[in-house]
Amino acid sequence: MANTSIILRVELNHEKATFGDVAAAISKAGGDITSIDVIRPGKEHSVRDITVEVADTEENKVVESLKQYEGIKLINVSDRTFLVHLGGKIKIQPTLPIKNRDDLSRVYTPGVAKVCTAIHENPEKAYSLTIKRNTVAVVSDGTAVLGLGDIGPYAAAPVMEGKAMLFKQLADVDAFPICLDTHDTEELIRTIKAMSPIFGGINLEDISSPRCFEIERRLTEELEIPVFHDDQHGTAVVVIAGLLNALKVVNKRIENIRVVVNGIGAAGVSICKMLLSAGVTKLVPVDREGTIIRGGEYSHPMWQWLAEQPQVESTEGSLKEVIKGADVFIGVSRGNLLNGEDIRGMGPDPIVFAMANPLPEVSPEEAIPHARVYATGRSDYPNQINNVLVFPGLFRGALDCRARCINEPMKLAAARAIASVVTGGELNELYIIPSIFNEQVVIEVRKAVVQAAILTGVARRIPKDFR
Ligand SMILES: NC(=O)C1=CN([C@@H]2O[C@H](COP(=O)(O)OP(=O)(O)OC[C@H]3O[C@@H](n4cnc5c(N)ncnc54)[C@H](O)[C@@H]3O)[C@@H](O)[C@H]2O)C=CC1
Ligand SMILES: CC(=O)C(=O)O
Ligand SMILES: [Mg+2]
Repeated sequence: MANTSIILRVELNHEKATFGDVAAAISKAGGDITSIDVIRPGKEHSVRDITVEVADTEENKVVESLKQYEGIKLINVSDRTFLVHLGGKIKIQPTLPIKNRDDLSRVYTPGVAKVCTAIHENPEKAYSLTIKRNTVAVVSDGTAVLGLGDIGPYAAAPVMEGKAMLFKQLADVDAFPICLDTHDTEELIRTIKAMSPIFGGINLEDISSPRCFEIERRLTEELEIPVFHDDQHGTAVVVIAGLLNALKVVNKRIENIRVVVNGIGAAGVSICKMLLSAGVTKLVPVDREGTIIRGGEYSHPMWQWLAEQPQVESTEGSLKEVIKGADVFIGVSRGNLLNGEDIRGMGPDPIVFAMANPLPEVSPEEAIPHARVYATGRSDYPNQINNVLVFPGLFRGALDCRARCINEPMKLAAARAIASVVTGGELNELYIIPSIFNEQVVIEVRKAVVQAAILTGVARRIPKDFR
């Protein structure tokens, strides 16, 4: 269960209640006090800020519990999650101050004109003379935000700002959140193309399927900078990384395993493609209506592509039927679809990646007794499989070598790099994937991505440390 942190401003009437009453009320309602600040001391009355960790769902219980005491007045409740969002989470800062007229005439007109002319004569110079070489657009239309669905471009912004923060903190990439107020595929493509001159790469985020496939395909074809749909490929890369390590734990080879992927949307399609690139020979894609089978006919172009792959099984069935005997289950669909019995019915030493947010396809309580390796997309259980392990290092590498695109070998190299950060001695059922705070992740992903870009001929520059 996810926790939240709230700050309660409480006034105590010392004749009627003690701080012990406050602590007991909070604890009875399931909250943990993590800090106390005295705001106004006093003999008869005092005011304190009490920071409380509480499960998301229990927040109101804490408030209600305090209200029952006559001598405790609740002045204010602030949610720390909201507090960190006040005014947004990123800002733009100049690289140098403008202290006098001389500075002004250099950074702005008239001096800037000769820089503009130089770029006009040689557009490549945009990489050395503007922010292009280190700047990525994080673009969403707000149609598939986390597991929240189509909540629109305004509501999508906190997620895009969060991704921008992660880009900067983890890989020193300057990322800018762009939330577009249109659902129209052509208009999205046109708008992203029109704004692309200032960016060195485009990270598409939380755009619903199947539109996301066409938007990414067209932008990749029509732009000379890398375009990457994070929910498809970031997820696929980190899943493959986790799977490579989980297979070492259970001592199985990728060529021999039977993999069920549930939810063939943005993430599921890319995961299936990468599983095939990585060597999986028995693949069972499943969506709402059951399996997508070899030889089947589908109006969804990516499902049709899957139906034409020889590694895809041709047996029809529901998820509960086809999961029987499987070595690996990967869920990118929605929560609570499977129970412990389903996991018990899988093959020996089953690997379960239940990644739907916020609720996994099978809960840890149900899965863990039967799964040898269990992972989710969440930070409150071990083995968090999240695309944040991918996009910072991947774009760092792509920008550094000025890659024209991000291709399959670059993604596979990134997956292997992430897996390699967990060393043989460290690897176990509860530790198949490194933490996002492990600084080696970005370093290794960048290195692997640059190498793969050079090898596949999409790098337009060789970074110094590769010469
Ligand atoms: N942990 C992570 O890093 C990530 C997790 N996710 C999670 O994975 C889920 C899917 O994300 P997207 O692929 O972006 O969404 P999407 O909407 O593109 O795809 C979801 C797919 O699941 C299918 N589906 C829905 N209910 C189903 C059911 N009962 N059985 C089988 N299939 C079902 C839908 O028909 C659709 O094809 C979400 O919960 C999302 O939060 C997505 C990306 C990254
Ligand atoms: C993690 C992420 O990008 C998502 O759930 O959409
Ligand atoms: Mg996303």
